[in-house]
Amino acid sequence: MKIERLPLAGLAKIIPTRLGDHRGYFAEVFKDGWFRENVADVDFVQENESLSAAVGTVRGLHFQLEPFAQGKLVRCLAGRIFDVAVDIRVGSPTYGQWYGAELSKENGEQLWVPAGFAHGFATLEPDSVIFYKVTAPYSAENDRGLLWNDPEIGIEWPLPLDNAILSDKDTKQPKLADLPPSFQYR
Ligand SMILES: Cc1cn([C@H]2C[C@H](O)[C@@H](COP(=O)(O)OP(=O)(O)O[C@H]3O[C@H](C)C(=O)[C@H](O)[C@H]3O)O2)c(=O)[nH]c1=O
Repeated sequence: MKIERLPLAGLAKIIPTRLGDHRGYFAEVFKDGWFRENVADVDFVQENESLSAAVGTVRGLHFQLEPFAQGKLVRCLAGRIFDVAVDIRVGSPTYGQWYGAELSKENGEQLWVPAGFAHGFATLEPDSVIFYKVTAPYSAENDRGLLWNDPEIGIEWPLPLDNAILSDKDTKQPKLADLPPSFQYR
């Protein structure tokens, strides 16, 4: 596995090594000791999977409040997504800035999104499945969001999303300007 540090402090891309042979390939996609030493010294306590059937499905931007704030290690098992993290750590020099990466079954790349970021994605292919490990359990009471198309954040989604497919709650998320302070930058 290789790690690529990204412009927003704490964010990282992990590129597993695929060992190919005549049958296909083998790849180690997570190794606790390597992750703690090279990425973040965290415990993962839950694993999630979601299928989004249509191109142009947007899930996010989501985060959970402390003490249920979640770090997320995201990868795409089928299809292709544009995965986005937005820095919402008050005091961060990159507060309100976003980073996006294309994750796909084909590239096998993973995005590490530490607590303190809002996370979401848009699907670029039908039947896209994401799998992600999180560092805190789901807490509906502490589940919060940020508007996916807030012009102040200005995410450059790589496809037209005039008819984005969204959950009802994601159509009503607050804009960055209306977001109460959720995380302190450390
Ligand atoms: C996140 C979560 C949800 N749920 C239940 C709650 C709802 O009944 C149903 C769908 O939840 P939601 O619409 O929040 O699912 P997504 O829109 O995929 O949200 C997720 O997608 C974005 C990209 C994220 O980063 C978050 O991890 C997560 O919020 O699953 C659970 O039971 N456990 C969970 O951990």
